Amino acid sequence: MDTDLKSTIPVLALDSAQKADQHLKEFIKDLFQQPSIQQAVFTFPVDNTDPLSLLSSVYKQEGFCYYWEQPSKQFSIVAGESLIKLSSAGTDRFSDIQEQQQEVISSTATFSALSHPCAGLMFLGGFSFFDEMQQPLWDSFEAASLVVPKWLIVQDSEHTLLTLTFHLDTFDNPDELHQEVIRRIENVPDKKQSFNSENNSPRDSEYKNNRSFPESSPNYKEWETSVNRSVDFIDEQKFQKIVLARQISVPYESKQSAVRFISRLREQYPNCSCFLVRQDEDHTFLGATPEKLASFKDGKLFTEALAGSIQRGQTPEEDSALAQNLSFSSKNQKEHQFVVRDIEQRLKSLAHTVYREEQPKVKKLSNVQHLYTPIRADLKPDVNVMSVLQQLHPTPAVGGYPWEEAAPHIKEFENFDRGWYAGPIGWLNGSGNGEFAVAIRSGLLNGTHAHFFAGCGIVADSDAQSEWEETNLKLRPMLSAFEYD
Ligand SMILES: C=C(O[C@H]1C=CC=C(C(=O)O)[C@@H]1O)C(=O)O
Repeated sequence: MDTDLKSTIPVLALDSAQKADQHLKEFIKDLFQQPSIQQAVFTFPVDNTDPLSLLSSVYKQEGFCYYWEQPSKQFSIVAGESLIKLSSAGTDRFSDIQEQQQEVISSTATFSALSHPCAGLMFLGGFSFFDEMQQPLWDSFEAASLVVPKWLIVQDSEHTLLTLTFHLDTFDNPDELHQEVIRRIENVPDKKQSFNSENNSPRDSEYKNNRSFPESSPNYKEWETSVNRSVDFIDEQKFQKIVLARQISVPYESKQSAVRFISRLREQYPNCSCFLVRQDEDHTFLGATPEKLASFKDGKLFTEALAGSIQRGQTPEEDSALAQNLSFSSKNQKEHQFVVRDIEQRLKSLAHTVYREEQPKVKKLSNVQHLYTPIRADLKPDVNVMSVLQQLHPTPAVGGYPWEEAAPHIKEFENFDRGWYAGPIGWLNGSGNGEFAVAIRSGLLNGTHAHFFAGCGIVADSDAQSEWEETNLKLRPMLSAFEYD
């Protein structure tokens, strides 16, 4: 294998279109003389777009599409058409994906017209909550899957980049590939206008308190039994915390409503990571999550503990009184500290140093406020992204503490498959930078129904009725974004 070609990412200071094209032609010509190179990636600056307008036109087509947006950070990725799919299942799924990823990286050459952390190869996707998927509901989602798309547009506050990826063996000669690259650049859809759905106007945001909730799995009786039994297990010191979740299902018809749904969540949750992954026409997973699992930047890891919740107040005074209650609630502090301690513990083998603040802050979302502790670590040099995800997932914010003791009871108490709910979801570039969120506040559209998920942490002094209400609080925004259709 020619290591020179792999390791040299030509970052060009392009001063004219003609010179740029010359560089491109030479790069492509070289590619065809390197038998070990199987894929080529090309990144070019393009005009800015509204990611949701782009998503809405991609969503009309068939097959894989991906959307990730952090509105307050002005960061987004929209991608379509799967070129390479890495997938795995079972206890080794993270290391398996890591190996497959390395193979792709070492057989790919990259041309980038500017130096940017998101130029070049990108892997997009996620992981299920448990190592294996159980039920047909999640057909076409795998326990681990990362896709290299045929095209993607990534955008931050300064740049909009188009990245195209090709298998070389689909072209007979360099000229054919060159023409295809140029054709694709010229055909980038012009989507500057903000996504504007007529049905997107602000509504009286909450799923009305007086409306009855759709049927839940488990139902209230079953929930009460599970929470009470969990508290008994905690008293018996079987485990100290367990996160139990619910699934509610509502009928769903319109193909395009997924984009309007995301658009409403984006409006309501600008500080969250909004995401959508469509595997095929009948399977779309989407949501807006406040919880980061891990972001990676040049050997630094940024993660957080997010656990402990209370509703928002109707007035600023009531809101800060509730925030105070949350901060001084020993039940919520306990629930939160399991997460902080466990993350710190798990990072020990992976990082030189771990930093965090002493006291949790309060993170306010439009429907709920949470206790929140940001955590930063300097990773050891040989530690890769997948081993960090494997170590961190699932944190006790969505799993339990200790995890091994709590895990079988989640399966016992929840009569549905979590699928990708509460699993890691995100993106990664070829040099190991990227971000994965915890896919909570999420739902699955499977052609006939929308299934929404929400959970909450059960500790020694939890009460079934208030935990039920907390999950209602988390489900309401999704229902209200959805009922508009
Ligand atoms: C498991 C969920 O939330 C977690 C994240 C924040 C606060 C939580 C809580 O207070 O219970 C949960 O740990 C969910 O929203 O489905």
